[in-house]
Amino acid sequence: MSARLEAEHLYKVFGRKPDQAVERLRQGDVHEDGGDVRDDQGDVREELRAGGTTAAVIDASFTVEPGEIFVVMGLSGSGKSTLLRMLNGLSEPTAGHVRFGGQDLTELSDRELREVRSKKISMVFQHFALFPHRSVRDNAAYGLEVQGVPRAERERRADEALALCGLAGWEESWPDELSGGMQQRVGLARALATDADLLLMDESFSALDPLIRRDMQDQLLDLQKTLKKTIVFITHDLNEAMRLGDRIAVMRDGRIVQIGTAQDILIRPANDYVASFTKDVDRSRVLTAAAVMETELNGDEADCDCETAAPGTPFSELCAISARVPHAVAVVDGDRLVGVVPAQRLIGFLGDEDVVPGVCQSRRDKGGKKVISRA
Ligand SMILES: Nc1ncnc2c1ncn2[C@@H]1O[C@H](COP(=O)(O)OP(=O)(O)OP(=O)(O)O)[C@@H](O)[C@H]1O
Repeated sequence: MSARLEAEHLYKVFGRKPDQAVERLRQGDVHEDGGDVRDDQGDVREELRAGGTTAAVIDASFTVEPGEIFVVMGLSGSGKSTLLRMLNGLSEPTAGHVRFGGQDLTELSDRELREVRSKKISMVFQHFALFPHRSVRDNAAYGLEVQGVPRAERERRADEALALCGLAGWEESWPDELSGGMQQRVGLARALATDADLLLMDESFSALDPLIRRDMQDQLLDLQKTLKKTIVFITHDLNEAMRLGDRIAVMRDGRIVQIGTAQDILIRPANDYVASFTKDVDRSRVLTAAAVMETELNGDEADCDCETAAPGTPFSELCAISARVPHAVAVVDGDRLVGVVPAQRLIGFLGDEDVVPGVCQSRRDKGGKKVISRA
């Protein structure tokens, strides 16, 4: 079982007098005039920058549960890599704490930290530097070699990890015999071979062609079903974030501006900035019935025998069902009615405009049977 990762009020300031800078940023939180906190802090950050000090990460707090893929998304310079480096102890926070499995990484000695990093945390980078004169197997076994694991065991574990990553049969090959996508799989296998609980992935798939990238995303999702690691995945690509993330943290100028599921971010963006990010997302690929349904029910909506949807029914399928039934689609979890989706509501979710809050009303047909009226 993997462990929980917690980041608590993390700050990282580069430049002069970092502690004073943190204090100033914290004071930005106090707003006597009821103004927007973010405006205040934006000002403080700009002021600091003018003085040559960079507030790279400002007050980041979140928890990643075992088995969860937590994606950190933001534009270049928003602070993603700095945050990740604090999570694996490579960079000491100016303020705040990182806990993994209850252990406070910020309080460990260098030696203890190295031990945790080599055994419990694995990194997968964008450009995985494979050793050209080592076989694929020896490359995958590298992390275990560093840990001092005997050769026979590390080869066995490397081969297992390579098989998980779809590279069975390639163990004896040299890196230059592999395509870019396959080389990236070796990087993933190296991370998995160490059996680390926490996987930190920094733009791991960004250098790959779109099709191979998608393939790797699928593979990661597939692996995660059985491995259930605690994963933090950094990307600047919203579509990738939405595909992979159980939850997504959106960063802007060092600050996490929203944490939520893909659907939360799409339907309830925290501010205009997040909304502008999501404008080009193909909503029909992300949304499911649970996200778009109305949950205020009369209790008599599912009286007919018409086709129903489940909470996880994808949006496109929901549209198809909606076209086939003469009323709002009932969303049923097991045998419990949990919501309804009037057709008009589907249309609302497809566009940028606010969702039309349709009300589903039941009525009786000529035979006296209760039915749901078309929205
Ligand atoms: N060692 C450093 N010294 C000074 N400033 C730094 C250092 N590392 C990062 N920064 C600054 O901190 C801010 C956040 O950088 P960071 O690399 O974390 O962003 P990012 O979101 O990962 O960007 P990218 O996607 O381009 O890697 C940037 O303004 C960057 O210039």
